[in-house]
Amino acid sequence: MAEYNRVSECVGLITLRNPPVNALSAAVRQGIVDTVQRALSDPNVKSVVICGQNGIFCGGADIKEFRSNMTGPPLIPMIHAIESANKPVVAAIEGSALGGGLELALGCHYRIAHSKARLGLPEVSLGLLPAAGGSQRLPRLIGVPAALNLITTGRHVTAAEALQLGIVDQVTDHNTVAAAVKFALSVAGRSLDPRRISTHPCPQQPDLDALFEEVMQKVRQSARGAIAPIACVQAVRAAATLPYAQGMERERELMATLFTSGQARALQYCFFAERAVGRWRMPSGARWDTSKPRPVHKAAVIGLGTMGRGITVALAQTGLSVIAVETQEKQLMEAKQAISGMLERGAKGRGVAPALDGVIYSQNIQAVADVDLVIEAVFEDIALKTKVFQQLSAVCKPGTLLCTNTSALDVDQLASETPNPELVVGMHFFAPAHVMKLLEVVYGPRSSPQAVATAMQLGKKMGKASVAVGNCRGFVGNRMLKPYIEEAFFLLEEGATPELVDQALEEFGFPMGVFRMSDLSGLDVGWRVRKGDGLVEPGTASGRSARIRQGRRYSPLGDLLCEEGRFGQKTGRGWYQYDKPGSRVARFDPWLHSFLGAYRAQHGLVARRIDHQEVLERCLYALINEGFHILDDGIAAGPEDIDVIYVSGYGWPRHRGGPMFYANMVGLAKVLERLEHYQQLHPEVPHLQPSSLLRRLVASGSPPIHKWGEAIKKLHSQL
Ligand SMILES: CCC/C=C/C(=O)SCCNC(=O)CCNC(=O)[C@H](O)C(C)(C)COP(=O)([O-])OP(=O)([O-])OC[C@H]1O[C@@H](n2cnc3c(N)ncnc32)[C@H](O)[C@@H]1OP(=O)([O-])[O-]
Repeated sequence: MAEYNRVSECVGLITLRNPPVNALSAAVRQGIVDTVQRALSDPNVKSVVICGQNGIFCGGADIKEFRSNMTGPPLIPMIHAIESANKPVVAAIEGSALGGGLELALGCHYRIAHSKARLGLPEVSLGLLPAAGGSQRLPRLIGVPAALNLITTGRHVTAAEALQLGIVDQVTDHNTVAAAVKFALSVAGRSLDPRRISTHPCPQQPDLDALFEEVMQKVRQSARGAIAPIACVQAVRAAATLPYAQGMERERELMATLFTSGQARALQYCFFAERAVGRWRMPSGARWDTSKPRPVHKAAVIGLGTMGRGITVALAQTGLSVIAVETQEKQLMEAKQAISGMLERGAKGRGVAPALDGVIYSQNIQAVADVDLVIEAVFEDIALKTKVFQQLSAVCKPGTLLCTNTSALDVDQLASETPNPELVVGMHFFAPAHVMKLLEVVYGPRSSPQAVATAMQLGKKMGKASVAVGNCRGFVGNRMLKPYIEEAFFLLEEGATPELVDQALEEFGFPMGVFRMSDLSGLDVGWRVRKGDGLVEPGTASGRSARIRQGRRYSPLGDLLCEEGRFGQKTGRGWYQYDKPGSRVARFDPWLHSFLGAYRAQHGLVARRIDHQEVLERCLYALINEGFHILDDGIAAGPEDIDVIYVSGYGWPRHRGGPMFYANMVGLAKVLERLEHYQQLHPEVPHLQPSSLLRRLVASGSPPIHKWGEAIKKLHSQL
């Protein structure tokens, strides 16, 4: 797991070998301990180089080991042995040096990086802190402010930034190992005392208390309840104020708390879930590893409203050539200007040239004749989309993949209107499409595995968390959102306020509660959908019957606000009031509160006291319950798919792992018991009726989440 060679006569070369990322597993750590010992005791060796095989230095500790009984030599003494060696040790960094990988490099006396390498301490994103001395060495090397930034955000820096910060000593465009060996030869015999970072004091920093107070405040705000960023600040504070040995003790204590926390489990689950969703499978048995994507060189976007513009930018930024079609000349010109602006701003942020020439604008749908893939992003209207699909089928070359960007329409119905339904899939982007991470790739019963594979690969190229899901009303994300929003409306009827509901959800970790979110996205969006579903009636009806529609409890509160022209931020009034239309600061609105009072009186409802716990249980368990229905229906292949959708597209706090992981943490029996409790109180609310899958999982002993897939298969085979 670590190979040893002597090169250039007197350099000991240690190569970490643990594909794919040379993670520091027990075997690798043992290999490092043995090979370092060998190099140091070999009188012919004057200096040592440590590198990783296959162009990657080291992806850090082996995250898979965290959940088992850890064996093998621990990292801290291993790194100390390197730092205190009496021969220079040089890290040759190619690819990535992350987490424990960078901590290992910080224990070396010198660091040489390839220009394309990335370095960072991303432990915070796994609910941990750099606890192999990283929180103590980095501030000593680059100063407290820069170390705080890197450690609390976990961001990766380029080799150029690492050089500027002083993390690496040299950057090369050529063979990194060769450069490191040459460097190692040049420093052989030099005094190593100044190169042992742990012996340095932290660089002086004026007004240290004020700095830490300011950073802690910022971190608390952005952490939304996550504990690791706060522990990271505390660890760096120890580096800045305590001698090294005491700082290490503090690092150890803080890590001990984090390591066994539920948040660390949730964040590490997210890490693996994000990778697991790439290994998609369909109920037909088609899978990621047996379905070959088609090459896509040229793509088209039809309809350049908000979504179409964002999608065009996301495609162009991958280097594809894109035909952007909008039939109205004025809209086309406006879209061109907006897209160019977005491309320029994006390129500036990434320090590259904008891909302006990659987009060709046209008013004519014939322009897409030779593209490999089209994404239709016209208005959300099935008749209009059907017409566009029929035109596309007539215009495009054979085999062109036809994708629809829709948040709710029936992908299968659209596919059935085309001569080649196997070429049709849904691509549900989230606004703004060039920024938001999530993409639901929606397959119908006739979508070919190749079409799904192509859309998934394109999503990955665009940097999206792409999740393949089955076709149903609202797909996964919006289908689960419906009961969540409905419960929030019911809570208002029963005595809650928008402020109370939002506060409970924001304290849980959502960036915005349901009502602030509704004001941001526009109340009219849901109103239009409910009208389409025949649920909206004039607001004069009163009594219980006005609140039962299509045989189930219904709250017309959102409709009544829309009838008043209160569409949210864009009209300056919604569930809250705003200084002016378009402004973002939500304020308490006395009108809304007297409206709620009058509404309750009109419908004979008596307000009662509702606490945060009830808000969380009713909103979140209703959403989770729908998630179980989705798993039972085979719309999502596993809980990871649902969780990635919620964490990357719906603001579910990452440190809580996603709704299905959260249910697993709370305990399935408890979720079931609370749903049954609320169902008894509200028998006219079908979404509180526990899903039969949840019941069956509880009856089978509530298996842990990584065993749900197996359990569901077994339960289905028994039906
Ligand atoms: C205790 C003292 C304190 C130290 C703490 C730490 O170091 S905490 C660690 C701090 N380090 C980090 O947080 C770095 C985490 N890693 C990364 O950020 C990226 O993997 C990458 C940038 C290294 C490579 O990106 P890329 O797009 O080229 O590749 P990819 O991302 O698709 O991964 C390929 C495969 O490798 C797997 N795997 C990856 N890393 C680890 C690991 N450390 N362990 C185990 N497995 C790991 C990954 O699951 C996947 O497996 P699959 O699905 O094929 O079975």
